[in-house]
Amino acid sequence: QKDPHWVDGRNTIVHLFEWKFSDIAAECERFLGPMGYAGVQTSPVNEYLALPNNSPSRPWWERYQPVSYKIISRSGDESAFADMVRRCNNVGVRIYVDVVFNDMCATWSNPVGYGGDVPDPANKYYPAVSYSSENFHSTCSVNNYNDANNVRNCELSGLHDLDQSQSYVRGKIVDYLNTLVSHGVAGFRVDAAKHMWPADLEAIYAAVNDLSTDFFPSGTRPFFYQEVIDQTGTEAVKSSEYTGFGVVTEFKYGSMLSNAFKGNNPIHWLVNWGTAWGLLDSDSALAFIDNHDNQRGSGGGGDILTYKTAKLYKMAISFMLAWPYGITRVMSSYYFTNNDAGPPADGSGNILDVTINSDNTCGNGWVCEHRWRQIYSMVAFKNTVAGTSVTNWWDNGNQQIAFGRGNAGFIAFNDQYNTDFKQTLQTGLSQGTYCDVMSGSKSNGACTGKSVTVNGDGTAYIEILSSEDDGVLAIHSGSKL
Ligand SMILES: O=C(/C=C/c1ccc(O)c(O)c1)N[C@@H](Cc1ccc(O)cc1)C(=O)NCCCOc1c(-c2ccc(O)c(O)c2)oc2cc(O)cc(O)c2c1=O
Ligand SMILES: [Ca+2]
Repeated sequence: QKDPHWVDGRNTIVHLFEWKFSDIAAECERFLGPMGYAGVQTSPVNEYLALPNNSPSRPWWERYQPVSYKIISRSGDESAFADMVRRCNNVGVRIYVDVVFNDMCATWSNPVGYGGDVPDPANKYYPAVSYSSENFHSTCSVNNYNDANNVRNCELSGLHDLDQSQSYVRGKIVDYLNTLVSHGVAGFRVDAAKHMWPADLEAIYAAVNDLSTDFFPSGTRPFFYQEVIDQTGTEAVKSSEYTGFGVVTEFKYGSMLSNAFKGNNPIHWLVNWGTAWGLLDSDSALAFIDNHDNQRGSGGGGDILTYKTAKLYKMAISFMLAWPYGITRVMSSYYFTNNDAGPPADGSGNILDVTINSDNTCGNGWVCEHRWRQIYSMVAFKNTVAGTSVTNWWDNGNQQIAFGRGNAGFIAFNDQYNTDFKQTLQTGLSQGTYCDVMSGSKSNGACTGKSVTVNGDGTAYIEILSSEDDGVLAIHSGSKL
């Protein structure tokens, strides 16, 4: 079902890609809870094929080569996982696990699972589940995205493809999901959902237990959001096949917004951003700018904005969090140049701790986009304006726009090259002085960055010089002096 079960007043999921469970738990308590984040998406928690001899060693996608459903990975073991889920729930932050059950690992030489289990992928035998060859589709390759049968019943990148129509296979998957539910998770990100039949997925989801009453009311159904990479809408498999029983990742969202803020499509066209652009209906959409896959240029994502183009990326993220559409998710990355490189690790392959610097940024190679002031400030903005609609839209017919959210918030964007934004606009806000939460914040009764004076009639002078660090100005009732 489609309700993420966020605790009141919270929004936005952060994907703490490749983080260890101990670091996630600490981050929930010291940052995500206090700053109003709603949930964390983890990397896959199940045992996978360790690939130390790959070049580069331990690539990120080794965690998408399942060996068993044992909760053991470089992020930690089952007890560390359980501790994290409890500690995050206790501060109002939900946990969503990235689950990989379209397939099991491909055939590699000397296959050894991270937890020590030894599969025999060449013969489609995975004793630690167990699965054997009759539980898999034939060894055809996914190579024709215009053929729905090929996409579902063949092997993606050589990964041996499970037959989820079998009750035995469904049973193993449901047992795994129920184990995660028993620890208190709120739901799941279903990897490669496009490569599984909707009817099989619907049956699997329905068989999963209600969420744990340790953290949820009795009878609460797990939240499912499904990875369906449908960039162009021209493939045989359609996102709409999956929206009847879960939410779907809307890949058009990030590519179209990236395209707009990069200036290829003037942002004044965003006045009707949403289903008018061919996007899924808001309640069925997982909205994001970049994810672990397309920030590396794969998954057909084209050139998506990422942390590597910080100013435009923050503008796109700000627009996503200001606009009332979808279930929003932000990416939290580690620095990389090699698209296959795994997370920061020591000489023995252990993932490095997330260290926190005195200025609240992260060290040890972690980008921590979710800790960037402009991003966490927009999470607070989104919390503050919840339930309001877009008001007072203004644009200059090109690449400067502004709009309000009810009488709770107002935001302006200057994406126009070498042109200052200097306008007196209707904000919809009550009279007073507001701190711009992009250039600074409200602290000790003063603004550390720009401030905006809203007049009695709701108008205000809005200025964003093209020379400024950020092309956005945002104020809301929470940043009013
Ligand atoms: O680059 C990768 C991994 C990518 C990847 C991993 C997880 C994801 O959720 C994802 O979207 C992509 N994998 C590398 C390396 C690799 C991995 C496995 C393997 O058997 C051989 C090589 C790679 O070059 N893969 C081929 C191109 C990427 O094709 C993959 C897709 C994929 C890409 C675009 C699509 O439109 C699509 O429908 C699916 O999904 C995966 C899901 C997985 O669970 C595991 C995978 O290996 C993959 C996956 O290889
Ligand atoms: Ca499949």
